[in-house]
Amino acid sequence: MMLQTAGLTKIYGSGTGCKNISLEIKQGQIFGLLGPNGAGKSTFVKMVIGLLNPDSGSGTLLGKPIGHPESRRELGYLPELFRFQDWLTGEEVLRYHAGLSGMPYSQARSSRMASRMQEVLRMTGLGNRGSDRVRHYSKGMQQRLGLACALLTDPSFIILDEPSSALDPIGRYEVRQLLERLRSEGKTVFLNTHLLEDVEAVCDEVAFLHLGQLRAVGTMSDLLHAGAGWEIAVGGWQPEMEADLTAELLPGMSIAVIRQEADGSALLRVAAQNREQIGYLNRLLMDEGATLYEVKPVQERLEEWFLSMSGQRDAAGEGGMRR
Ligand SMILES: Nc1ncnc2c1ncn2[C@@H]1O[C@H](COP(=O)(O)OP(=O)(O)OP(=O)(O)O)[C@@H](O)[C@H]1O
Repeated sequence: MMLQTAGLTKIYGSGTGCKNISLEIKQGQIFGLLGPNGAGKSTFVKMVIGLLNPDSGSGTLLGKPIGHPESRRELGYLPELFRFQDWLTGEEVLRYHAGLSGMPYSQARSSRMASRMQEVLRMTGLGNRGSDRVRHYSKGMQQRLGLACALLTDPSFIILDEPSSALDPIGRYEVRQLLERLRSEGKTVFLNTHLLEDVEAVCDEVAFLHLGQLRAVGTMSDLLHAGAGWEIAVGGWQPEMEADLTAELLPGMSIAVIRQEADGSALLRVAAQNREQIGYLNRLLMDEGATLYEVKPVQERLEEWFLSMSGQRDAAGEGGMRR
């Protein structure tokens, strides 16, 4: 296990923060941490990297207690709010970060480090800009430089707090490709982001924080399918069958007719807890004299899931944001 936390808690004076977070992140995963503004995501990340002492709970990173110098050596971190010394060049910022990582001065100045610097500049799309001063970088280029700093020491665990917030769509696409490349090299990436399309595209597992608490954790398909339904196409459908079937449904099941054609075919939307309940419904349909044509699971979109987990789905549906 790359990262393991047990009951990690930090409560600020205001009573907010994050409470009792227990997570496990496997090696070689891209793990996404989701949640609305103020949910406690950055607080959790700061505890994991040792910037904030937990009030209670514990965690291990690469088998060492979080915050331990040994575990920090294997950690790359891009903070949400990045600012660099704008009088330095990109290469000088990288060299400075090499020094900050604790490596000896001679190693930070070595030709090996110089070629690693060029490699991370290339990986982040800054290949020909390393000798320019940061003050001449756009915001997106500064974020790319932050990513280069996070990757410089070739860490095995990379925490990226909103890595694409300043990037245009091409930049976001490039970052997604970079994350996939890191995963293919066996690195573990912890992604803290509001960009749901990024999460949907690359994350193997996600966790959802709300009001400082862990509300859900799992693979994308598990989370998106829980609470979703099935679309069932049938033939020989009669309008009275809806009431007959509803009377026979098991707890947790519901049925609604989406479309009905003159030739007796119909499309039903069915909520069910598991596949066995769909099998049960098939028997009911046969008893009624209808024929099952097709059963298709309907997966919830991540955005819908995010809104429902945040208690915002109704407000969004009405075209407004809840305060
Ligand atoms: N240093 C602090 N002192 C007091 N309260 C804080 C401090 N840092 C964060 N908080 C509060 O803790 C809660 C969680 O904040 P945090 O920054 O961890 O959320 P987040 O999920 O990262 O939010 P965002 O998505 O907006 O970055 C918020 O209510 C915030 O106001």
